[in-house]
Amino acid sequence: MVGNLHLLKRIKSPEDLKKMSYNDLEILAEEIRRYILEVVSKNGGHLASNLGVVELTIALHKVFSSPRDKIIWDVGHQSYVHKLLTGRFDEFSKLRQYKGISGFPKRKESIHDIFETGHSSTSISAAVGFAHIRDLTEEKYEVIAVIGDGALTGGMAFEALNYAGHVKKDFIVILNDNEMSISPNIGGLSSYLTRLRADPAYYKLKSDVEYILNNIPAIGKSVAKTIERVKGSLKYFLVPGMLFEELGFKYFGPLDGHNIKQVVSTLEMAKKTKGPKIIHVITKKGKGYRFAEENPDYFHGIAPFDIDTGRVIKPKKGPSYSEVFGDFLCTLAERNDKIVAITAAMPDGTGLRKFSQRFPNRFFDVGIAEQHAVTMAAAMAMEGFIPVVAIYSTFLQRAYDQIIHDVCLQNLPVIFAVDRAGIVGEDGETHHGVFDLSFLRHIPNMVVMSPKDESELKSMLITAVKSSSPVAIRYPRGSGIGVDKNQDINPIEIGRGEILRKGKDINILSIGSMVYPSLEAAKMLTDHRIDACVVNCRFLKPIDGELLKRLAEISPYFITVEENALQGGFGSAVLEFFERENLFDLKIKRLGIPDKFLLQGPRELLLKEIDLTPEGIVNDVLTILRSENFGREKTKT
Ligand SMILES: Cc1ncc(C[n+]2csc(CCOP(=O)(O)OP(=O)(O)O)c2C)c(N)n1
Ligand SMILES: CC(=O)[C@@H](O)[C@H](O)COP(=O)(O)O
Ligand SMILES: [Mg+2]
Repeated sequence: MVGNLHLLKRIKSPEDLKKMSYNDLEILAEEIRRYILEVVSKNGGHLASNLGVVELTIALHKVFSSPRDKIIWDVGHQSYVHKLLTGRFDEFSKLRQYKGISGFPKRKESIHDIFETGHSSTSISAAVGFAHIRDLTEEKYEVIAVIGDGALTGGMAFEALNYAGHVKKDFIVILNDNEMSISPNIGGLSSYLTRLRADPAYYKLKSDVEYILNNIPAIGKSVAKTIERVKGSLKYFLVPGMLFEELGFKYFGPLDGHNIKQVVSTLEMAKKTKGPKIIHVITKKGKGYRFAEENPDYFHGIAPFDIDTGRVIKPKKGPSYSEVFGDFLCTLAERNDKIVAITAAMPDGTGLRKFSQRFPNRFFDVGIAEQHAVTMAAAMAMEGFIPVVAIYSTFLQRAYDQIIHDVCLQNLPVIFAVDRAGIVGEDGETHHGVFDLSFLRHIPNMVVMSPKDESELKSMLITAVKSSSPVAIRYPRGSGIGVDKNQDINPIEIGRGEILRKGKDINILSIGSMVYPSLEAAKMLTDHRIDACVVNCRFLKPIDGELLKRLAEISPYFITVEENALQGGFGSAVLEFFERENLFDLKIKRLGIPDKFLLQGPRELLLKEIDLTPEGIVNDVLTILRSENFGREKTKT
């Protein structure tokens, strides 16, 4: 049981916490930790990141007046404490659940959620935008971007820092440094932050040296000049946060992010300081829950778990698509030393952890830098290597131009392992990967495919490795029917679909995760005496035109089924194909994701909501055939 939450329950808005003593704030922090642990252990969620920002969030709401002052949470996965302090205690038990509150900031949910996030590294740009308009309209409020050390590795964050230092707007960047992205953070900036976390002697050294230099008696012009030069170069080594200072920010820190008093007083000081400020706060990811402190990457985003043991309650049935992908890539890499793998800060999520251990020289974690990952892969391909870039569908959106401009335009054989394609579940609308078929298929030279199951994923990977052009393979979160151990894994002819079930009444064309539900629908249709043909198209591009034409000769009725936005996706490709072929007498219905952002919830439930289920397919088949007066008596139920 969660125990007494008497202080937390009293907080209806941040104003309530402003009146509390520091002693009570410490107790409040403890209650918040306990409650977050309790809810996330049941619902799953981003536990470690939230446990790390409890005191920081309390301090922010003590010093600033939300929503007048605008607090922007980068990525937003660490906004649970903020939610609890801004009047959402009652709804919090439904965190990440269907129709419950989101795991990310949502404007519809609260006036305190100023800017929606989910993808990384946007907060500083948003903050500068607010600051510009505030000044233009002569309003008075503070703007605060809270960004993690991981999110700071993203290109957008650098672009925004560069710009913000230039325009010198009054606003604050809180750099929440826990030395972790999802996995340990990487890169030069991360090493720089590590140096900044230096021991207190560092400060002493700085002030001592400054004192000595300032007190050397002036003995002639040239000596004075030399001293100035020495001071100038020493400051690079001695002034904390010099990099940020040079960019135009006033740097505060590093400070202990779990010391509410210290954070509050620094925030107060920053508030009084003009221009852009950066406050470097050191926190511990997973703070207060032993298992999360010891294993913050595992508890970054966790499924429901047992609090006492830290173990996930429903362990996965079998390996996920990501694991099958990662394992099989290792097998292929054993045989082919040209294969290299790239991740943008997600070695575990993408299944590349084993690859990184077996082939450390051929594995590259670039940080949260999808654009950089793709262009880097282009150059590697140019040098005769076979780069495999594994990125979640939703984050690949970041690298759209790089895919076109650096990879496809030069027709380079980069393999895109597009993970988490389709509905991802509880992370909700920022994370569903439902646009990739649409944004990849119109790019010249690109081959786009999607496997119906894990065995086919392996076949597609072999196919991709042999390809001389860019290839994208998209596959869903979690697992499918599993790998068929008896099945030989062979390459697939590019652009060839397969008929899985012959039928003369209607053609159900499906791709990827929708192939098995289509087969199921065809089985159900036999009860209506409808004989449906089911095709696993496998390739969105090039689409199997020959097969489509043959099918059109058997039946003019088509249903396309895809777990992707209807606009511009697989169904659209089929329509366009028939239009190109001047085959206008066909009846084609497309099933997929409608033109709206889907909310959070279990994938099965969300699919049901939009009728992307075997039953939904059956209903559509019946509607089409009935409206066509097709075999009237046959379709009677
Ligand atoms: C563009 C983009 N790429 C990848 C991710 C996946 N992701 C979510 S949180 C995270 C790590 C963030 O680290 P940090 O900002 O330091 O936050 P922490 O969890 O350590 O508090 C990553 C890689 C994302 N949300 N957005
Ligand atoms: C916040 C974020 O973007 C990631 O942590 C994401 O939630 C991971 O998703 P998976 O759980 O599907 O790996
Ligand atoms: Mg971090």
